[in-house]
Amino acid sequence: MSQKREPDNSTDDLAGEQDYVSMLYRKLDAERDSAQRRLTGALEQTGGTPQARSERDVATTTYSDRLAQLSSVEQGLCFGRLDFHEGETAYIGRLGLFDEEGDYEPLLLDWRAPAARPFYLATAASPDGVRRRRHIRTLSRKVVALDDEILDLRAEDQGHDLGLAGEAALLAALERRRTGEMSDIVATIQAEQDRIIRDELNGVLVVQGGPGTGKTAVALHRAAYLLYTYRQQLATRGVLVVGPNSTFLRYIGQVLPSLGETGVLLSTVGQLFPGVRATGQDTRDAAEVKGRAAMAEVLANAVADRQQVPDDFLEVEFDDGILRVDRATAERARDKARGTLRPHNLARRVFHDFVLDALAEQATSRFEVDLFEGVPEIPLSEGEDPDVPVLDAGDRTEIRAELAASDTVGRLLDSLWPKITPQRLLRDLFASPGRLASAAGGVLSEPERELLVRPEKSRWTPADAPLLDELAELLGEDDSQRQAERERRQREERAYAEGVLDILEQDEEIIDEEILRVRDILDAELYAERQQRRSELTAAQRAARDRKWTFGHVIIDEAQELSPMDWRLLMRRCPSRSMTLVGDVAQTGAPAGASTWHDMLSPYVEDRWRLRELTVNYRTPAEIMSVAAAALAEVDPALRVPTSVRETGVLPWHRREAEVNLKSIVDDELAAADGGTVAVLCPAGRHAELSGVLAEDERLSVLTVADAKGLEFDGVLLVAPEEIVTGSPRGWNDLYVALTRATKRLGIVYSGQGVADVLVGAG
Ligand SMILES: Nc1ncnc2c1ncn2[C@@H]1O[C@H](COP(=O)(O)OP(=O)(O)OP(=O)(O)O)[C@@H](O)[C@H]1O
Repeated sequence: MSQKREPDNSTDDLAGEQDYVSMLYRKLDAERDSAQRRLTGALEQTGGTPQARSERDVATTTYSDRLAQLSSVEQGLCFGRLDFHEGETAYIGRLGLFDEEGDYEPLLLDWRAPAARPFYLATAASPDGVRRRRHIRTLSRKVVALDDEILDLRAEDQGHDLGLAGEAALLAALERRRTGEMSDIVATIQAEQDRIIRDELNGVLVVQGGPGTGKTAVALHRAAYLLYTYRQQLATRGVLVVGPNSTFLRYIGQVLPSLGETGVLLSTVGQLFPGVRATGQDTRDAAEVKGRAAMAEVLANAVADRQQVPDDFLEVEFDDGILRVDRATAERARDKARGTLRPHNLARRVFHDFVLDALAEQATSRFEVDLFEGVPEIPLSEGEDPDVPVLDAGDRTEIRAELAASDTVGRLLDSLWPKITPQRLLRDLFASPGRLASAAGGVLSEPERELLVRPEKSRWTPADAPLLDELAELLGEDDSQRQAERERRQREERAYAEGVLDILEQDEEIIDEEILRVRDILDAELYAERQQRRSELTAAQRAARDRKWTFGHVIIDEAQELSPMDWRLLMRRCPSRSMTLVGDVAQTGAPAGASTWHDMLSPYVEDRWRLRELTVNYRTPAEIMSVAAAALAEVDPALRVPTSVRETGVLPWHRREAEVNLKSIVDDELAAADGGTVAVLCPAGRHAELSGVLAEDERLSVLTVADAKGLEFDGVLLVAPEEIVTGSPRGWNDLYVALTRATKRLGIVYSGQGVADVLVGAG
C-alpha cells in the first residue's frame, strides 16, 4: 500500500479544525432552534376546519421528524475532511449542512452524497483528485485527534496489504470496548464495503462474507444510503430489515437511528405475521419439517380438506319441510368454486350460492306441488302453456332470500365450506393426527408428521409464521368492506392534499431541505400518500400491522438461516425483488437453512442475482481466527477464513472442564475485559443450568450458539464444544460461529477429547 500518514495533531491543526467543527455545531443548533420554533408554532394552533387541522398535523410531523434527525447526528457530526489538489476542501459528516447566507455552499457533506464518495474510495493509486484524507475524531463537541493520509504514490509503503482507508481511525474504532449495542461505522467504511452500500437499488444483491467482515454493518448503512438516495421511491413503501432473532434486533437497533433514519422496520421472520406473537419454541427437527417447501403442498391440501361434500346427502329443515343437498350437487358446487381459482374464503360465496340456488329450486318445486295438493284438475283454456311456472320470479327471489337468511341452512353450508382463519386452520391441523395424515399423507412420513402434532392451545413458534402467511394467501380475506372504506379515505386525502401543497408553496420561510424537496417533487397524489403516512403512522409502523404490505426494499441479514417457507413469505413482501441478502453459507446452523446461494434463490429469481464478497475480518484477531480456521476446515477443507485486520498478541487458552471452576474463570474473564462484554457460549442442553449458576452481571451473557449469531463480545468463553459439534448435523458450522464472536479474548473449556484434538494444535 502506498498511502502515507502525515504527522498530525499539531496544536494549530487541532485548533483550526475545532473552529470549523464548532461553527458546524452552531449551525446545527440554529437549525434545531428553527425546527423547534416551527413545531411549537404548529402545536399552538388550535381549532380550525378539518383541513386546517390536517395541515397542522402534517407540519407537526414534518418538524418533529426533522428535530429527531438533527438530534440524532449530535455525536460525531463531522468526521472527515478531503483536501483536493486544486486547493478545494470538503468536510464530511452525518448530514448535509449548507451556508444559507452564502449561495447555499455545502458546509458539511452528507456521507451518502456522491461528492463524499472519495472519502471512502480514494487511494494513492486512484486518488480521484484527493491530496489528503483526514479523519477528525471528536468527543462530544471537542476535536480530540486527527488522522491524516497523503494519497501519494511516491510515499513509502506502509506495510499493510489490505488496502485500508483511514487505518488509524479504523483501528481505533475496532479496539473500542463493546457495549452490547452495535455502533455505526460511517467514519471508517472501507472501499469494498462502500461499493456494496452504494450498489444500485434494483434486483437481488447477495453479499457473501465470512464472520466479522461487516456484513451487518454494511447492510444497515445500505438501508440508510438507499433511503437517502431514493427517498421519493422508498419513503412510502419503506424498507424492511430482517434479522435472525430479537436479541440480534436489539443489538443492531441503534445503528439506523444514529444515522438519522427511523423509517425502517426491523423484524424477524417470526414477527412478520401481524397479530401473532411467536413465543413458543420448536424442536430442531420440527422446525426443519415446518421449513420445507413441501409444507406449501401440505397446507394447500389442508385447505382443500375443509371443502367437503357429503358421502351421500345432507338434509335441512326449511319452512316445515326437508330439503336435501346430495353429493352430486355439492361436488358441482365445489368444482365451480374451485374453478374460480379464488382463495378459499372468497370462493366460499360461489359454493354457497350454487347450493342455495339448488335448495331454492327444490323449495320452489315443493311449494308448487303443495299449492295444488287437493285442488281438482281444471282443464287448460285455449292457448294456455302447461309449463309456465306458477310462482313468478319475485316469489323465487323471496324464497332464496329466506333460505340465505336461515340459520339452519347457514350451518349446513358452513359445515361443507366454512369461513376459516389461518390461525384456526393451523391449530386444527397440528392438533389432529387424522387431519395431518389426510393433508400430508403423500408428502411427509409418519414420523415426520408426528413431529408436528401438538395440543391445540400451544404457543406459536417462529416457524409457524410463514405457515400462517401461506395459509392467509390460500384462504384469503373477504375485506371488500374495508377496501371501500380505505378508498373513500384516500379520495378525501387527495382532495385536501392539493390545498396543503399550495400552502407549502406560499410559506416563504420554509427553508429546511425536506420541505424544499416536497415542494419540488411531489404531486398531490403522492403527497396525499405521504401525508397519510405522516399524520397517522410511519411506513414502518403501518407495514408492521399489514400482512399485505409490500416494501420498497428488503434487507435480510443472516440470510443463510432462512428456510424455504421463510423465503416464500419474504418474497411476497417484496414483489419488486429489490433486495439485499447478506450472509455466510459457511455459518449456516438452522436445519432448514441453505448451503449455497443458488439453492436459496433459484426458486424465486433463477440466476438473476449479483454476488459481492467481503474479504476482511474487522472483528476477530488473527490469533483467534487460526483456531476458527481449523473448525472451518472440518466444514469444508476448501473454505478459507477472511483475513483479520488485527493481531493482538493474546493467544486463545484451552482448559479441561474437570480442572476449572467455571464461576471463577468467568470472573477472571470479566476482569480481563476491563469494562467490556463477555459471553459464555454453550450447547443448548447446558444453557438453563449455566444461566442459573453464573453470577448476574450486565456485561455477561450466557447464550446458545443460535442466539449468539451475528453478535460479538470482547471476551468469549466457549464451554463443551464437543456437545456443540455432536448436537446438530451442522455442528462444525455452529462451532465456527461460536469461535468467531470474540473481539479480543477466547477461552475454551473442553468436556471431551475429539474437538480438542482439532482445535488445540491450531492456536
Ligand atoms: N469499516 C469498518 N469500520 C469500523 N468497524 C467496522 C467496519 N467494518 C466492520 N466493522 C466492525 O466489525 C465488527 C463486525 O461487523 P459485523 O457484525 O457487521 O460483521 P458480520 O460480517 O455481520 O459478522 P458475522 O457474520 O460474524 O455476524 C463490528 O463491530 C463492526 O462494527
